[in-house]
Amino acid sequence: MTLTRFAHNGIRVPTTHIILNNKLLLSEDCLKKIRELHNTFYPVEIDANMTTEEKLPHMVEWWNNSHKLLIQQKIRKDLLFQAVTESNVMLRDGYKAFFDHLYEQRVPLLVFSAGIGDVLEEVMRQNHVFHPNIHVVSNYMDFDDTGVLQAFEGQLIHTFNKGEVAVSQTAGLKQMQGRPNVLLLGDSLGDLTMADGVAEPQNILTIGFLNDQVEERKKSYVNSFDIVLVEDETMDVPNVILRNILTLRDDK
Ligand SMILES: Nc1ccn([C@@H]2O[C@H](COP(=O)(O)O)[C@@H](O)[C@H]2O)c(=O)n1
Repeated sequence: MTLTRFAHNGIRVPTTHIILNNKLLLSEDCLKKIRELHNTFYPVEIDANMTTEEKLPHMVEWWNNSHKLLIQQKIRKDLLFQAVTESNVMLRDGYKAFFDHLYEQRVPLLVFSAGIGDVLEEVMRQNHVFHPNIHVVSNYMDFDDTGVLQAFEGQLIHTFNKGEVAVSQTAGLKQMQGRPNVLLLGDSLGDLTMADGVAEPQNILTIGFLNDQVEERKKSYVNSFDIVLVEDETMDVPNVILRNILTLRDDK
């Protein structure tokens, strides 16, 4: 997710799916299969030479196959806390100021992720920033009465269908009403559609974090986002922009 670092000291920081790659939750065989799926499909996700249309079926296959594997493992809800604790997940430097400032200023924060919502919430909770102004749209796990994973809820969200999910799931949100100004942060071109649920937007400022395949993708990011941050593991730029906007608002 865009809110987490991409890498730390040259080592990839896990995505919410990869956080579950823990012997506590998955068998050796499943860990291997999930890793293989990642090695096959992540290069497709970031391929600069493929169109979104060409990538779509591969993304659906990646997400569906990994969710199927996770369900087969009968993951227990009560172990998610430990899986997050034991992972190397890290929010971007400056995350606390970002989350706290939005909360204090009563600005809604919509976290729109193609990752796993339950894990994402746990990451924010353990970092003490899961404030009441946050609404998460993501892939949520469905646990049975004994707390065992039995399915994933609702429509599958992957990198390149966020626009249609935005229209169906975020447009009616109370928090979005009368909020025509959007600061959109993303790390994929697919993230540019995350504000499609905003009715009559007046201003949308988009910030793209370009983490990987930098030279190959720079041109398309520069052509698509208003601001492009290359291998920037911080929230410094969004924090400066927010500080300016919110100070101006307070001065009115
Ligand atoms: N089985 C999977 C499926 C997806 N991923 C990665 O998770 C990322 C989620 O991105 P958001 O910015 O929407 O939170 C996605 O970009 C995939 O690279 C994964 O690791 N395993």
